[in-house]
Amino acid sequence: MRGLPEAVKKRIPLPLGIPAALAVTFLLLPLAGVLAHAPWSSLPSRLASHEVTQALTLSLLVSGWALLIALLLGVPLAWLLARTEFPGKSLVRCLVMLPMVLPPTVAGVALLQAYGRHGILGPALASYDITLPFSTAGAVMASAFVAMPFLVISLEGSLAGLHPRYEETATSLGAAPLRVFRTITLPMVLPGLIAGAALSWARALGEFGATITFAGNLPGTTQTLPLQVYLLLQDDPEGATAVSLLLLAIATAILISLRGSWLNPQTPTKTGRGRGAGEGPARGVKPYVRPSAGHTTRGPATAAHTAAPEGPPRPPGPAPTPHPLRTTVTGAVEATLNAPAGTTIAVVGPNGAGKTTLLRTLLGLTTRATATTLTLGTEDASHAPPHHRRIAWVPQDGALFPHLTALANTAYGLRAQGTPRAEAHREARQWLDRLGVGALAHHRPGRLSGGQAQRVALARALAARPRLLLLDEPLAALDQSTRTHVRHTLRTHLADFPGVCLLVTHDPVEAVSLASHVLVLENGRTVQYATPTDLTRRPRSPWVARMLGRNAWPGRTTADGDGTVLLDDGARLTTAEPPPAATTGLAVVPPEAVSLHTTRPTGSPRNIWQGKVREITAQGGRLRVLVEGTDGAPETVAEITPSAAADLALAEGTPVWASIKATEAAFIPL
Ligand SMILES: Nc1ncnc2c1ncn2[C@@H]1O[C@H](COP(=O)(O)OP(=O)(O)OP(=O)(O)O)[C@@H](O)[C@H]1O
Repeated sequence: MRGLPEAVKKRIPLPLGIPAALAVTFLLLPLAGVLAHAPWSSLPSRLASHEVTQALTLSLLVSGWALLIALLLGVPLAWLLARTEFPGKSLVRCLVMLPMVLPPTVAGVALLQAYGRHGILGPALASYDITLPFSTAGAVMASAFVAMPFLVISLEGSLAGLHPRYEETATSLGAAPLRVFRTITLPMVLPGLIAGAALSWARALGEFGATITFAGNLPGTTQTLPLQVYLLLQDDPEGATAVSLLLLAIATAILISLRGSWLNPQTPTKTGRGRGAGEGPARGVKPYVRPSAGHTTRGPATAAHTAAPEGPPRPPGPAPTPHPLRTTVTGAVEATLNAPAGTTIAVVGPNGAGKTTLLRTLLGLTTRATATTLTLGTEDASHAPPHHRRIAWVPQDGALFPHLTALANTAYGLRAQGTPRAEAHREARQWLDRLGVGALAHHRPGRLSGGQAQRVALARALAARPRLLLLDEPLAALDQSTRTHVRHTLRTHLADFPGVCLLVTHDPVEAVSLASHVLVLENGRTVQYATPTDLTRRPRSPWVARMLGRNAWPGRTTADGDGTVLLDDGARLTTAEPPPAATTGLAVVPPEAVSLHTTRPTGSPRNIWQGKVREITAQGGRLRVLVEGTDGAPETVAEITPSAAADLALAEGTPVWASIKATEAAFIPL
């Protein structure tokens, strides 16, 4: 009961406790009976007898072969069931489970009808002098038939629980499918595979009904231990109990070994806050960011300067070749990017906008959209398989391989691309040092903090010498202070990256501070592709404007071109610089340009709306006040000082007047 809260440990409700105790007794009594009636004094001689050792040897042989068949056929089947979609998949899964629910004698009859002398394949087999019924091979088949489902089901469960991002990340680092299976999939599902294999073997060892029906009870040929028990029971009950005790001991040994630590599921990483369907930290648009937050335009000039504080001056490995990116993506996502080497592009957009689909399309991991053109450097990679694209992907939680050390994780891409082990490790070590996590080289991901894991994930991606780097919300899973550190590390190392970097983010600070361009996606379409400065000055959708913390109201200018905008909400907004007449667009007002008053203001502001305070939140040293408009006035965000808020005695529900000078309101035609 380890791990349960104290209160739960102590209280066992009687209505549950009594039937549970009865269940335990029900299971225990027969076992106690075997122990009580076992012929202990003659046990050694009975178990050492020729008949028993012969049956035991045969049992081990038959169950061993059955396990081998189950492994050879069952592992690929489990993988297909867990990882692929094909017609009739549910039917195949039912078929796999059928032997588990079928009475074993029926399974034996079915085997006879398939492989017996008059069965479907019998005559064909007979023409090759192969007779399966009443042979050791038949006993193996009968055991494999009933035992394989245990392996398939256990392994399929483990594979289904293994998030594909580990395998996909390995692919993006250059590993071919077989290598991914051998180095990532298998080690990560090993506990499930071992458990399935052990159960499968135990089932084969205990198989009786199908064997006796299909293979008979021939001493030395098909008479395994369970069959011997059955035979002995008629003439020598003590002997049957002795052999039963042996089978019981074997089954118990298997169970005890299954309780070993290798049966416990792997702990991926401390930061294993993986994002499957619907998982992931709550996201939302961050409040206002000052447009003056500044952004980094990468390039040779800034690279040397920004790389200086950390690590050696140049990244390890040969001198990098610049890799510009040219791509057009169509389908579920439509985007065209033509970016010189050294560009970092932030990909932003509301939930479901298609950001992840865009990354997966470039990686070649989805068919929902296609990169109709994808040129990396001078090479056309539009039709290259994912592991040949040299596009490194860092998923949101880093997806470090939990069974490998930080060093082996970092060397993974180089090894997959054929670099000898010692050289790959030396280079990986340099990357880890460069990212300030060299001391953790021999730690497994489970022992790394969130920030450390992100650095290792970045080292692993960069060490693979990618031509395009895809970062999916690299800072989202980190707390505020770690985020600042890792952001700094990212900025430093992106400066040296010789390709293009696409960085998905929901955080406007990340977008404007790390990227030289921002791609805005909405409903799978590109809404804007601009520099952060342009984006802040001229947001082209209400979502972008709000992401940047601005008030944005869709509307249309009046026909007489006097600078009046009729907002869709019904209010009128006057702008100082008259926009084109009769044009649809977006009226944008920074929240610091909105003044709040408790009485109707007089004087210059030409836009005055009435409303009441709905929410007050802190933003840096200032307060953001959300005002719900009344009488058709739009919802407005104002940013004011705490002392101004105190002077006005603002609280939720306080009626206020919001005023905006015409000079502060801009109209962006769309
Ligand atoms: N495998 C899929 N099959 C069909 N539709 C999908 C699949 N994956 C995603 N979608 C849909 O495609 C759209 C874009 O999804 P995507 O995951 O690319 O958005 P996103 O911008 O990354 O969203 P988020 O910010 O929530 O991660 C959504 O409407 C989503 O429901």
